[in-house]
Amino acid sequence: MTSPTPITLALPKGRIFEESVALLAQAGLPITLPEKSRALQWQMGHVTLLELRNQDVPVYVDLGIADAGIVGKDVLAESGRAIYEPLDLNFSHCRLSLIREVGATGPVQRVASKYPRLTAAYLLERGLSAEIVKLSGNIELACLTGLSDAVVDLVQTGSTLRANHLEELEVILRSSARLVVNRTSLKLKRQELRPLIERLRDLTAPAARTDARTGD
Ligand SMILES: Nc1ncnc2c1ncn2[C@@H]1O[C@H](COP(=O)(O)OP(=O)(O)OP(=O)(O)O)[C@@H](O)[C@H]1O
Ligand SMILES: O=P(O)(O)OC[C@H]1O[C@H](OP(=O)(O)OP(=O)(O)O)[C@H](O)[C@@H]1O
Repeated sequence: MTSPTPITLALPKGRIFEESVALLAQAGLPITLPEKSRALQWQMGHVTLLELRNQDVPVYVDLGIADAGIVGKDVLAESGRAIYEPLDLNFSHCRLSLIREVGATGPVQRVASKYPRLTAAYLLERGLSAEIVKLSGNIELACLTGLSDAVVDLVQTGSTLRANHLEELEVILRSSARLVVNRTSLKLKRQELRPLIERLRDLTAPAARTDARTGD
């Protein structure tokens, strides 16, 4: 039997990391959650795992440093990179929305966001001209402090909005974790990557996820 072709996977640190490792292990890769350390990459069997910031995952996969990766659709869309995205992995569901203080009136003149490209596309589509301010975190604070009169940010349960007297005015994009694959790797390492994609497809189909949750 020939040994498996080595593959490199890009995973984002943060809330997507653990579930990604668990899913990839379930799909048959010889990986486990790494022990906490300052290491940035791990070799596990034929798999090398790279731990990156979310927005760097599309860059590593697009440039072929990683053969495949997992990243939120929000970050992938913001990257503007046309990467092959064969699968919706059906976790980390959230939405990117336009948010204002409850009852805010008056024109939107300045919008703060971690997603300036998606915000610009949204404003253009709506025929609105507003200044966009790029921020890096706790975006909702921009509205609360008067830095901007609206923000474009992620909403999941809505608890951050409720706790800060904010409301979601319009959903711009629905997001979930996606598998992304480098097109050249898919050709050169198809024996390794094609079966992996198919196993992940089976594991993450909506029916499979429902069964996993209910235990049925
Ligand atoms: N509250 C949420 N509920 C579910 N999914 C979320 C939520 N917030 C973000 N996500 C999804 O998980 C991805 C990673 O979020 P995470 O909070 O780990 O990133 P971050 O730490 O804000 O990113 P950065 O690397 O820019 O610091 C997001 O891109 C989005 O797709
Ligand atoms: O609707 P909710 O369930 O409250 O989730 C939404 C919040 O989750 C994310 O923030 P995160 O905790 O990742 O912090 P960040 O703002 O630093 O990215 C997002 O930016 C919202 O603030």
